[in-house]
Amino acid sequence: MSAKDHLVIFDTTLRDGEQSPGATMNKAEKLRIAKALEKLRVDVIEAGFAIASEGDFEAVKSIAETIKESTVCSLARAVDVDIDRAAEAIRPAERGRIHTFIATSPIHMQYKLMLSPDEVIEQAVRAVKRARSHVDDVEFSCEDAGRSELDFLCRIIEAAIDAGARTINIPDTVGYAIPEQFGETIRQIIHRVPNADKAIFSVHCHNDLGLAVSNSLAAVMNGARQVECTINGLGERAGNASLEEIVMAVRTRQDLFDVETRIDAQHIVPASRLVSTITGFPVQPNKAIVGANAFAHESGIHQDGVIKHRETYEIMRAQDVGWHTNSLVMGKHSGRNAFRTRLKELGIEFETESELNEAFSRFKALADLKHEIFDEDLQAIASDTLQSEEDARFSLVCMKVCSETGVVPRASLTLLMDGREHKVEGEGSGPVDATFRAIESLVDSGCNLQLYSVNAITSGTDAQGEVTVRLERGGRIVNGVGADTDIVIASAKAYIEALNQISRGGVRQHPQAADV
Ligand SMILES: CC(=O)SCCNC(=O)CCNC(=O)[C@H](O)C(C)(C)COP(=O)(O)OP(=O)(O)OC[C@H]1O[C@@H](n2cnc3c(N)ncnc32)[C@H](O)[C@@H]1OP(=O)(O)O
Ligand SMILES: CC(C)C(=O)C(=O)O
Ligand SMILES: [Mg+2]
Repeated sequence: MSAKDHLVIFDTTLRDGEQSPGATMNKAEKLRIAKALEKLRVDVIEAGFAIASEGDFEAVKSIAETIKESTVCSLARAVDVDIDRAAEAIRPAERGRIHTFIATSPIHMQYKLMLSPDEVIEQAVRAVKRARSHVDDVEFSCEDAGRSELDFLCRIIEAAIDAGARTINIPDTVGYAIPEQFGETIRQIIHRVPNADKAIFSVHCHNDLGLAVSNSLAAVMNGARQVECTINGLGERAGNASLEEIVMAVRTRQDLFDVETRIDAQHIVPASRLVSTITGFPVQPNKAIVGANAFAHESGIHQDGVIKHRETYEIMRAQDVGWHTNSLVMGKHSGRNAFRTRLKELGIEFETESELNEAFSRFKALADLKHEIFDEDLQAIASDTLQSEEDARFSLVCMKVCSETGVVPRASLTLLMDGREHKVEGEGSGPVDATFRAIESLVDSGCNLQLYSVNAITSGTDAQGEVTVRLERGGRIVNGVGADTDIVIASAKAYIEALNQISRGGVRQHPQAADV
């Protein structure tokens, strides 16, 4: 048996998360997310605010009817009508909770509630008792506790526990707290409230200063045993503490925390995707745990480290949070080790180090032009390199093509033939035709062009184009393939490659080239 305390994970994606402007969900969507949360094994699902609307009431009720493995909770102000409605909504639940709250900060009590502190305590006690008349599991929150006076917090919490609250939640409603100070506040409250041992202390942190997770963790280190959080950190304004970050921080730093959760972390990424799809709130690529780059490495030094020993640059395993795998993204910061490793995975191996080096420099040149190099780009680079063996008679040195509305396209190329450079020019019906004519003005191969096709190897306007050229001469058919971000250059490379293949079987030379 574990000696660690259980940390209750209270997910409020469907209540506070839904309060994000634009994140409203319908009943069916809420039910889908609730099922994902149950799969994730969250302890408590705050399904909504039953009094808010008929739709929210129905959503809470249907979640209460469906979910078996998590407690289903509804929020309620400290007023009878809210509490009774919440009770009705969660009645079908196997385990139901009413979460009632009232603000405790001077600014909220004076300007919003227009109640004296004593009146607030009185209303809180009445609300907790009413909630207890419906269910045993009652949570009480001191809204805006982050800006409340400590003495007053201790007074109202003691009264709420006496009235029957089983969980006391200390929200930093406006994200005002700083970790060390917030942790100390939690420690003081637990220390000073005489009946603190009769309740579980919880925190609910907002991210206005980007500190929601840090504040929650500081609270856990000081005795909090429930954390309220949301998938992807969704929530009012800058959001709530993100569930995935809290869970993985506690799990990854077991050396620092005396708690453990029952979350099945492998369902984190699917849950994150579901919430993002339903709400239409994309997950930023650099978001911890669930962002597309959370387990992706592009820098050569990091990739080299990860290939040699994953833990050099990873503190968690991608698979443990629901990713298929970590990834080495090929780009301009990548190094030889990652390049060679990826090609090997694709079944491509170079026989000589110089072939690898040549392919690697092609890769770097391409990476300067494109944001990301995909496997298909690598395959094209490799076949380009492997094809440019030393016995190739022809190769492209450089080229320029002019294509303008109303003017005949013109191509000027510098070609290497049998080790000597030749400048050639040609005109045609289009830039590709002009290029092929320019090449033929030197080579005069006598070939028939049987097929010309262009494929975008990858997506996006910076994609590499792969051109296939099929030439026929005397019944012999060859294919040449060339790849480049510029499809006219790719066309020239493909044509030249096809000529090289023809040439290996013998090619006629143009008189101009006879002295070569
Ligand atoms: C920090 C938080 O996240 S709190 C939760 C916030 N979420 C929401 O507000 C979403 C759902 N809310 C709603 O649908 C509506 O606001 C309702 C149904 C709750 C109330 O609607 P209305 O009756 O029209 O009141 P309205 O929203 O205009 O004002 C809130 C009233 O509740 C009072 N109130 C606010 N919090 C509490 C509380 N915890 N306990 C008792 N009364 C409260 C306010 O003082 C105000 O009272 P007043 O009308 O006498 O001045
Ligand atoms: C209702 C409470 C818990 C809340 O959402 C907050 O204070 O932020
Ligand atoms: Mg909140």
